[in-house]
Amino acid sequence: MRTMIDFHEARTFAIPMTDRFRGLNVREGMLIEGPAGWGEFGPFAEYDDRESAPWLTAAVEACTVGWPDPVRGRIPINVTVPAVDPDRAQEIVRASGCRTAKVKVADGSLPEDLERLAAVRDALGPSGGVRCDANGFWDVDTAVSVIPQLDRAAGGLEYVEQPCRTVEELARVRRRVDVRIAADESIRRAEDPIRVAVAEAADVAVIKCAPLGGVRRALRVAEACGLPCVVSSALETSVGLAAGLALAGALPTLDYACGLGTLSLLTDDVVAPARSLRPVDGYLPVAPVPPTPDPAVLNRHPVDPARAAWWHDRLTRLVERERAMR
Ligand SMILES: O=C(O)CCC(=O)C1=CC=C[C@@H](O)[C@@H]1C(=O)O
Ligand SMILES: [Mg+2]
Repeated sequence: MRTMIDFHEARTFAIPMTDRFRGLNVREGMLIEGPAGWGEFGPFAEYDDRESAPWLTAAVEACTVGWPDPVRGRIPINVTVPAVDPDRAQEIVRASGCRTAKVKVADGSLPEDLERLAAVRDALGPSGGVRCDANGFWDVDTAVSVIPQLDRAAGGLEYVEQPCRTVEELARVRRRVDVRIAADESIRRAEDPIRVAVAEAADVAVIKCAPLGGVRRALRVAEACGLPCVVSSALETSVGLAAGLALAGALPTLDYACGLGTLSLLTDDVVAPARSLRPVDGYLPVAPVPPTPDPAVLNRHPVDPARAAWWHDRLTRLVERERAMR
C-alpha cells in the first residue's frame, strides 16, 4: 500500500497561530497524497522518531484505505481557549458558537486561571459545559488544593484534563477530588494507554487520532480502556481534523463534546474556505474522506528551506523505519 505513495511529493506548510498555544506560534506539518486522498503528518518538533511513527501510520491510513463507516453524522465540538486574558477568552468563546469550552490552565498564575474560567462561564451561561486542561503541570497536593477552586470559579467543571504527569499521580488526585479526571498525555504519549483504566486513574479518556496511529488503532484503544472518550485534535489543518471527526463518528458512544474545533487557533487552513472544518452552531460534520488541499491556499504558507529539508528528512527516516519493521 505504501508503495502507492510518493513520499518525496509530500507538501510542507507553516501556518501562524492566532494565540500562543502549547508553546507554539506557528504550526508546521506535511500533507501526503495517496490513492484515497490526503493525510496529514505533523508530529510536534520535539518528538523523536519512535513517538512520531504512529503519526505516519495515521496519515497513511487516511490517504490509502480511508476510515471505517461512522455511526453518527455530526459531532458536538468544544471551543479551545488558550491561556489568554479574560476578555480575549470571552471573545474566543463567543466567536465559536460552541456550547462547551476547554480552557488551558496552569500556564500562568492561579488568579489568572480563576478569572479566565469565570469569564468563560459568563460567556457560555449556566447551561454551557466548561472543562480545563493542566497538561500535567501540578503535583498531587497542588492539584488537590487547586481543582476545587477552579471548579467554583467555572461554576462547575465537566472534568480536569491531565492535572498531573503520571498515571499514579492521576489516580491519587482522583481519589481526593470530586471533579472528574481526564487522561490525555497518559494515553497519547504512553507505551500502554490502557494502564490509565487499569490504575483507575481517570473517568474520561482523551484520544487523538494521529498520536495513536489512526482511526482504527484509536478505536481499539477506546474499546480496550472502556472509558467514555473525548476525541481531541493534535492542532491539525482540516485534512487532519477530518480523521479526528471520522474517529468521533465511529465511536460506539459519544457522551462529551470533542476538541476538534482547533482550526480557530490557526490563522488559516490548507483547504478552500468552503471545505474548512470550522464548527457551525457548535457542531462539525463527519466527512467520508479528508478534504483536498487547495494549492493556492497551501502556497500562502511556505516553510523556509531549512525547515522543509528537516521535515522531508524526518518523513524519509520514518518511512524507512516502518519498512524495516515490516
Ligand atoms: O482538546 C482541545 O480542545 C484541543 C486540542 C488541545 O488542546 C491540544 C492539542 C495538542 C496538544 C496539546 O497540548 C493540547 C492538549 O493538551 O490537549
Ligand atoms: Mg490535553
